Amino acid sequence: MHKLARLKHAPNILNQLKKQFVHEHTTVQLINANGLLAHTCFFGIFLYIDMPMLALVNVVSITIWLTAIILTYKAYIRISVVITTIEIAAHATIATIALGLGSGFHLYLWPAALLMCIIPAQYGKVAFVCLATIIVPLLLLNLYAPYQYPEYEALYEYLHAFNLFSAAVPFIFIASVIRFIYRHNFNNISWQANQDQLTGLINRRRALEIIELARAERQTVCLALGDIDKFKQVNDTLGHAAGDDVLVNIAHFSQVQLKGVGQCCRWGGEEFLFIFIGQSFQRSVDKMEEVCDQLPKKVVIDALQRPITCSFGVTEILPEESTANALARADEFMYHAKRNGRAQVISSLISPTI
Ligand SMILES: Nc1nc2c(ncn2[C@@H]2O[C@H](COP(=O)(O)OP(=O)(O)OP(=O)(O)O)[C@@H](O)[C@H]2O)c(=O)[nH]1
Repeated sequence: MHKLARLKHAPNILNQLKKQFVHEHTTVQLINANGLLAHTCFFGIFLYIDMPMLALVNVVSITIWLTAIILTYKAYIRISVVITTIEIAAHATIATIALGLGSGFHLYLWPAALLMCIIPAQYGKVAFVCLATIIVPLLLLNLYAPYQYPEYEALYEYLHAFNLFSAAVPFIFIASVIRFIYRHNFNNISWQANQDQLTGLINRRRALEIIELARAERQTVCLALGDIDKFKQVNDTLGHAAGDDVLVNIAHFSQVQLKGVGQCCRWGGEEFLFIFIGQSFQRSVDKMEEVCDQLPKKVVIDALQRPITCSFGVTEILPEESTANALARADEFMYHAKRNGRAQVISSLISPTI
């Protein structure tokens, strides 16, 4: 049997989900690592400035960040984000009350507010509670916390600079990740909206869009509708999976044949639409004759004991007619080819008289 090659960009839904999980997992672990590192530094800073109580608070914080790392590792991403959000809110509040706004500890609340965006979309309420956990202390601290304490005056310049930098890094990182997730999801959705899941060819929606765009630019558009001959027999004798492989193989073959000349679309079921933009009618017909001739030689299934063939109807969209009209004409020619004995191309610019 001919080695049936799946298109390399054919979708694998499980892989997509796995990729998405790996992205979320990696992002949260990097944030956790950042949090752990920052709190380890704070522990040293608080001991250095002789604030053992805050150093003790930091031991609790370090424990929370370590727990978050373990939870994320075990795939409890949502719980991990929730506990780190609470930790950031509590730590920023305690440190700001103890050292004043001038120390810059409240600045960590800004990157933490962005964390809500990386909580998976289906957990909207959790994301909202996380945001509230951050925004409420941020507002209250800015309104009511003292700005500086005279006894720590010498510290503010360095501490504020450290906290500013150390809060900016996760802010930039989380903002970049959100941008990446947005772009990744957008590409994914566009791909799904335009592509046929089985063959990787463009789908009917995208094909119609391409045709209308070309027509709007006043380009010549020729269409060829192709239908696999006696395809039911393939499914009935070899099974549906073998039928699917035939569809994938025909798609691959068509893409190679039409490269630089036209585009192939999975119109539906066992039907394909070939689109030629800016090509003459004769050139489009010649190309389809070539496809019709080559297909049985290139898409071979030994177990079937007969060649795989297709019947084609080719026409050109006339300037004054609708796309639907031209498609109906191509369809009529295709059925004409079926009635004529299959494995052939019937083409014309005008509707058949039969
Ligand atoms: N394996 C597989 N089969 C499909 C798919 N879509 C449509 N089919 C099958 O395509 C077959 C179409 O059969 P018919 O419309 O009877 O036509 P045919 O057997 O190709 O005969 P002619 O068109 O007259 O040459 C049906 O058996 C459908 O189940 C698909 O995605 N995968």
